Amino acid sequence: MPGPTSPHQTTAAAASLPASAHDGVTAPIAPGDVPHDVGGFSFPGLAHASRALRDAGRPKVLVVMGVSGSGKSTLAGELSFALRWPLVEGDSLHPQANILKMSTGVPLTDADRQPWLEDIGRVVRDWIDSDTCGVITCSSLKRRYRDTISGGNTRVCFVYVKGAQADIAPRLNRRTGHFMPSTMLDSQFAALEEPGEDECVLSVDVRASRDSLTKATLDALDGLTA
Ligand SMILES: Nc1ncnc2c1ncn2[C@@H]1O[C@H](COP(=O)(O)OP(=O)(O)OP(=O)(O)O)[C@@H](O)[C@H]1O
Ligand SMILES: O=C(O)[C@H](O)[C@@H](O)[C@H](O)[C@H](O)CO
Repeated sequence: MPGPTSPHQTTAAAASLPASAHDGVTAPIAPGDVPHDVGGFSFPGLAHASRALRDAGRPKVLVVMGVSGSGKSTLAGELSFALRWPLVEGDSLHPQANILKMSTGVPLTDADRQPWLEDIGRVVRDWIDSDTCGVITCSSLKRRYRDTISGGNTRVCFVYVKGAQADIAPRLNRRTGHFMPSTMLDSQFAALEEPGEDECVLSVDVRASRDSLTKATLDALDGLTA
């Protein structure tokens, strides 16, 4: 069972940020310079805390979620580094059969994802049970997936890297050396169920530069009640 001592886990100090994280293809958006509604997504700023998150207060575990190529791994690495919280790359917990399937351009089914989601949920639960903070990446596309991962615990916050397909597709097209083909983006958006205000979620704007996104996320978490 993967847990905080899993070989998949890196310590915050050892977390290496992908060099490719700097290869932004969309113009960075600075805080305060955000169009109010682009591609159907409205933001009062770069980050929005849901009602449930504001009620719950500061989380112990961050699950960085979103479709493939939205920048989960990049943001999770930054958060882990800044917070000194351990990092688990959720993709490393996929059964080999899932990786093979995605590599050949076949979307995963609910049944394919189930054991993987349960493993991710175990990592989260181990952290909570041992009073440890942590950051993990997982696309978490559907509400029931998120329920499996959090077990309903309100100290688990989903950091949703939210954006339009038009903003994410160019990044995926440019990315190299990753098993997930860019042709899978349609199926990722088809599966996506956006988190609601009743879920513990911090939505962040995919269009922001890496540094702005990290800062906006940390500021928003800081702004929650302790
Ligand atoms: N804020 C950003 N601005 C511009 N480009 C970014 C940003 N964040 C990440 N990228 C780039 O976008 C691509 C996808 O990022 P990343 O691999 O972190 O996404 P992901 O959601 O973890 O993907 P997957 O789920 O497929 O593993 C990478 O090439 C990365 O360097
Ligand atoms: O739920 C899914 O369809 C998968 O989890 C994908 O999202 C991948 O894990 C990842 O994002 C690809 O790199």
